[in-house]
Amino acid sequence: MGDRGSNINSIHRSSSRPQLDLSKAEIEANIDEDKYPTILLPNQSDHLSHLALDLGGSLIKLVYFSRHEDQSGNDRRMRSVKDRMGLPNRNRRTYRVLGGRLHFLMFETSKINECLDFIHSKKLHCGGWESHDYDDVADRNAIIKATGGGAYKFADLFKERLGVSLDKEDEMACMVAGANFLLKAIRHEAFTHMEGQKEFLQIDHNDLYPYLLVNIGSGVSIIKVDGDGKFERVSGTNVGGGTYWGLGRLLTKCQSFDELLELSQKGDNRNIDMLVGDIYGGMDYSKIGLSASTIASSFGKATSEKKELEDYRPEDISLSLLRMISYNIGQISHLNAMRFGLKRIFFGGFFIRGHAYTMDAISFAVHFWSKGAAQAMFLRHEGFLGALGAFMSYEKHGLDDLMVHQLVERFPMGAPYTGGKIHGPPLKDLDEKARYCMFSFITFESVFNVPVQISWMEKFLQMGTEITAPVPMALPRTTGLGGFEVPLSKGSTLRSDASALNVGVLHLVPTLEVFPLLADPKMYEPNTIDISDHSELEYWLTILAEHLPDLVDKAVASEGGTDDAKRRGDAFARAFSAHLARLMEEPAAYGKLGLAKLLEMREECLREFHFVDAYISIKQRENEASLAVLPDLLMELDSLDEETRLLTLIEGVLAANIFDWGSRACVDLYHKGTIIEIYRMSRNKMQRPWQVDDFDAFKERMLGSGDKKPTPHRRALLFVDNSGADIVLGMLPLARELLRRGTEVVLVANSLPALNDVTAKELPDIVAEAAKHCDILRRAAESGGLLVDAMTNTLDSSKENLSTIPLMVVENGCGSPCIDLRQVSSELAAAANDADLIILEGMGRALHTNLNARFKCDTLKLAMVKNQRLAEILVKGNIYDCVCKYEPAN
Ligand SMILES: CC(C)(COP(=O)(O)O)[C@@H](O)C(=O)NCCC(=O)O
Ligand SMILES: [Mn+2]
Repeated sequence: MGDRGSNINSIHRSSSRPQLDLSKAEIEANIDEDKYPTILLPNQSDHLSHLALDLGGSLIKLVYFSRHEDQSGNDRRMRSVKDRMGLPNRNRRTYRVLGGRLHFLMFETSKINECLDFIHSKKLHCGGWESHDYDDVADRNAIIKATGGGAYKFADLFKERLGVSLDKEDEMACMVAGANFLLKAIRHEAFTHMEGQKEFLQIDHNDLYPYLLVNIGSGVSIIKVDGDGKFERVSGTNVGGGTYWGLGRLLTKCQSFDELLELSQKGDNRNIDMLVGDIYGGMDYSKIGLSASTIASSFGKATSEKKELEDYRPEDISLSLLRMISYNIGQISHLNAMRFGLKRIFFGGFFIRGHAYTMDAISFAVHFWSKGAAQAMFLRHEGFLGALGAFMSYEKHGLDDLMVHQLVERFPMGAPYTGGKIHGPPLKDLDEKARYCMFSFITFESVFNVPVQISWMEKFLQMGTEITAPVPMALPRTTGLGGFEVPLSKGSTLRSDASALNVGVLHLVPTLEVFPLLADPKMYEPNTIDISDHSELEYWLTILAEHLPDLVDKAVASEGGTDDAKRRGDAFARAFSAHLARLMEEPAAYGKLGLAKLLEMREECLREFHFVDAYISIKQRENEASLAVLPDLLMELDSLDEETRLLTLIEGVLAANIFDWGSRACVDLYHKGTIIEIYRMSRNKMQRPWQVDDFDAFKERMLGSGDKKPTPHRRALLFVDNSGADIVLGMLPLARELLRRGTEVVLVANSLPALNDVTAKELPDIVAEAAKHCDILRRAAESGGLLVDAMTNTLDSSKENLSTIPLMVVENGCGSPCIDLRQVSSELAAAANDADLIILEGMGRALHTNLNARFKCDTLKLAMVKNQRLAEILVKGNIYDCVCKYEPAN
C-alpha cells in the first residue's frame, strides 16, 4: 500500500478532489489477476474514488467510482507464455494497478440524511479511503460535482455534514453528457417498449447524432443533441411529471408519486376520458383513422356527467392523467423530431422510472402521431443521466475513451439477501445434510470377471469408479430450494438499491477486447437460442432452479462442508432462486437476457457467496484418473494410421464431453449408472454419421486427398471446456496431433472457474503432468514456457531433436461455461492474431454460444448435446448426439 500520509498532503495542496491521473497510462496484461480491470496509472495516487450527485426535487441520484483491489499474483509459467505472445509483463513494476467500477444509487430527497450517512460511511467525500486513521477534518477543500436544484439547496448541508463543497454543474449539459456516454459505451442501453414488451437496441456509435432527448422531470425539456457538448434546448412543455404528481395528489389523495403510479395500473380511463366511440355512438371515426377507443378528450366525461370527484375511482383518475400527460409529451416530442428531421427520440427523466405503463403510453403516442415512422426509445440508466454527466465533468476521468467491450455490467447477485451480510434463515438438519450417501458403483471386476488385456479405456473406467463418488443422494437435502422464490425486492415502495432499479455495477475493464477473428463483429450474436420467448425462458429458468440443490451440495462440499459453508450455500440458493423468480416475472430486469448471461450469473452469484471453485475436488479427481491412463491412450493412438487416428481423436473429444456437471441429464447419469456404463454409452454413441458431421471436410483440410499434402495450420486456438477426461483424454491428445503436424497450439481456458471447466491457472499443471508421459507435449510445453521447472526424469533423451513448435495456455477473460467473443482477454486477442484454426469445444462454447458465429479462419465446433430440448431445436436430434461442425475460412 502506498503512503497514505503523502496522499492526504497532495490533496491539501491541490485544493480539489483527487482526480484520475491518466498520464503515461498503459494497459496491463496481467493473467494473474481475475478478470478485473487493469490500466496501469503510474502517476496516480493509490486512493481515489469519484462521487457525483444529481440532487433532484424528489430523488437523489448518486454515481461513484470504486477502485479495484490490486491482486497481482505470480505465475511464472503464464508469464513466459505472455512473453511468447509479445505481451509485456509488468508484474515486477511497482506501479499501482488501477481499475474500477461505477456504482449507481438512489435515495429519496426527503431522506437526504441517509444519503449523507452513506457517503460518510463509504468515505466517498474524501476519496473512498476506508482508513481508520483518516482524519475527517483533513479534507476541508474537497469538492464534489453535483447537478440538480439540490446542488444549491443542500450546499450548506454538505459543507456542514461532510466538509465538502458542491461544484455545481449545468443540469442540461450533464443530462446530455450522461446520455451520450451511455449510448456510446453500453451495449443495449436503449430499448423500445410497446405493449409491455421491451426490445433492446444496439445503436451504431457512428450514427448516433443528431437525436432528440426528451427529459421528463417536473417539467419537460426537449433537447436536440448534435454531438459531445453540442446541444440545444429546442422546446419543452410545462405539462410534465410535476403536473401528473401535483394534479394526481389533489385528485386522489395519494401520498407519493409511486403510489399514484401504482394506482394507475388498476385503472380504467374509459370511465373518465371521452372516447371517439362516446361521441360517435360506439363507432370508429374511420374517415380520419380514429378508432372508437381513441381518447377524444382526456377527462372529457367529467364535463357531461353529474358526478363529483368522489364518484370517480382514484385508479381511473390516475390512469387518465397518466395517459393525458404521456400522450401530450409523446406528441410534442414527435412534432419536434419532425421539425428537425430527427429519426430518434430518447426519453428520460424521473417521470418514467422504468414504469411500463408510462413507457407504453409515450410509445403509443409517438407511434400514433408518426403513423409508425418513429419509435420512442428509453434508456436503462435514464434515472442517472444527470449524475453520470456530473461525473463526466471531472477532468481526466478517462471514461470518454472506454469502449463498449471494456464495460461489463454486473448485478450484485447476493443483494436480495445480503445488504452487506448474508442473512440466511437458520439451517435445519445440518447433520443430516453433511451425511453424504455413497452410491454403490459396479466395479470393474464385477463387470469384467476375467480381465484379459486391460486397454487404456478399461483402466480409465477402473480408475473412474471413484470419479463420481461420493455423489450425494437426491434425498435428503437441506439446501437448494429447487424452485422459484418470490424476490424480496418486489413491492410498491420506492426501491433504493441499484439492482432493483434494473442497473448493475459497471465494471471498467480496459483489457477486454473484441476477438479479432470474428468475421463480422457488428453482426455477432453470442447466444444461439433466443430466450425472449416466454416458454423458452421458463424452460431454462426451471433447469437452473432444478440444478440448484446439486450445485449447492457441491459448493458446500468444496469448502469442507463447514457450518459457514452450509450457511453460505443456503443463502446462495435463496439469493439465486430469488433472481430466477425475478427474471421469470421481469425477463429484462438485468438488461438484455441471454442464456450465456444466465449461466454466468449463476457463477457470479456463487462467487459472491465466496464459493471460489465449487467443483474443485471433482475436477481434481477426474484429472488424476484421466492422467493415469493418458500414456496408454497415446500409445494406442500412435499405433493407428493417420486417418483413423484423426477420427479417433475427434471421437475422443466428443465422447469425453459427456463428463459435464452442468447438465442435469449427465448428473443424473452419474447418480444412476456406473461410470463404465456412462463412458461406454458415450463411446458407443460415436458411430458416425454424427448429427452434424463435417468430419470429412475437416479431414481433407488436415490430411489432404490423394497425393496433395496440405500446408499445416500455423497456429490453432483450442477453446477447451471441462476438466478430467474432456481435457486430458480429449483435447490434449488433439493438441498433440496438431503439434506433431507443426501447428502451434494455444489452449484457451477460462480465467475463473465455472462448473467443472478447466481454468487457465489449472492447465499448466495438467499439461506438465501429461508432458511427463509424452515427448511431443513436453517439448512443446517447454517451448511454450509452460514448464518452468526443469524436468529431469522424462522419456526423452534426444536433446538435439528439439522441436520449437510451442504449446501455450491463455486465459479467455471469462468465468462462465459460455463465451461471448465480444469481450475476451487481451492475451487471447494477441494470440488470435497469428491463428488460422479455431477449435471450439463443449456445449457452452460451441452450442449455446457461437454455433452460428462466423470466423475469419478455419473453425471446428465440437460438442455433445447433453440436453434433449436443445438437441431437438439445434440439430433435430436427441440427447447425447454429437456436433462436428467444420467451417473453412472464406
Ligand atoms: C452448462 C453447460 C453449458 C455445460 O456444458 P459444457 O460446455 O461443459 O459441454 C451444459 O451442461 C448445459 O447447458 N446445462 C444445462 C442444461 C441441462 O442441464 O440440461
Ligand atoms: Mn463445461
